[in-house]
Amino acid sequence: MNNTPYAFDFAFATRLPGGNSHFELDVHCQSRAQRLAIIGPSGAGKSLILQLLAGLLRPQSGHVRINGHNLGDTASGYWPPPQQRQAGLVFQDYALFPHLTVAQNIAFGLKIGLQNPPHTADALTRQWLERMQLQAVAAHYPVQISGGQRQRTALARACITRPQWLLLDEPFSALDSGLRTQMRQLVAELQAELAVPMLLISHDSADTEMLADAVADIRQGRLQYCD
Ligand SMILES: Nc1ncnc2c1ncn2[C@@H]1O[C@H](COP(=O)(O)OP(=O)(O)OP(=O)(O)O)[C@@H](O)[C@H]1O
Repeated sequence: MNNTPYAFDFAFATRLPGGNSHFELDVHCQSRAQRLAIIGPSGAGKSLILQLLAGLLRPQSGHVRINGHNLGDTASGYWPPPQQRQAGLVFQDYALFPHLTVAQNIAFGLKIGLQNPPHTADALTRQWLERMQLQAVAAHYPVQISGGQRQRTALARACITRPQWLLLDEPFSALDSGLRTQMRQLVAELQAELAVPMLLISHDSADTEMLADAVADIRQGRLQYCD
């Protein structure tokens, strides 16, 4: 009997209204893998799972436990917002703020206060700019930088707060194949350094081969996985 808590333990049941029809999601997943991938065809419900995990959506019923920590349970009425879930989020379209520079985007998640005075936040931002080789474009806006630089900015923004887990939704799909290989390597290194559970959503088998220890398959809103 393995007493280690699951890295990922979540279940969702929800029904989303559409035009003439609706979409039903019925998901149960328990995995001890620190690097879990969810794959499945377009429209199967992958991004919905990520939004539910992140707290961007609330299911009709469900729960989320990461490494044994309760991050939401509709049965007790507890469904915290994204900022209380300590997840590092990376999306395919980067979701950078267009009106903020690269440095400001990276620093965005840091809460300035007694624990984190401005000079500490500045030093951390400089460290991440250097780590991601973004010093030269620190003062540029997202529209002025390349796709690879945007994705490195998004990764730095996700990691600077030392998240307790990582959620990546098709993070490399907007990049060309050479850049994808580099970014996979970078994500693998960051996950190992942070030593936190990572859930990756991808269409690309090269992503799952390099970045996942377990792969769960979703079809038409249905996912049942346990390892
Ligand atoms: N907020 C929403 N309200 C209603 N229906 C939604 C909502 N978000 C997604 N859907 C529907 O849920 C289904 C699953 O969408 P989802 O974006 O999760 O698919 P996906 O597997 O991520 O697809 P893709 O690989 O193309 O991104 C789709 O039919 C979509 O139209």
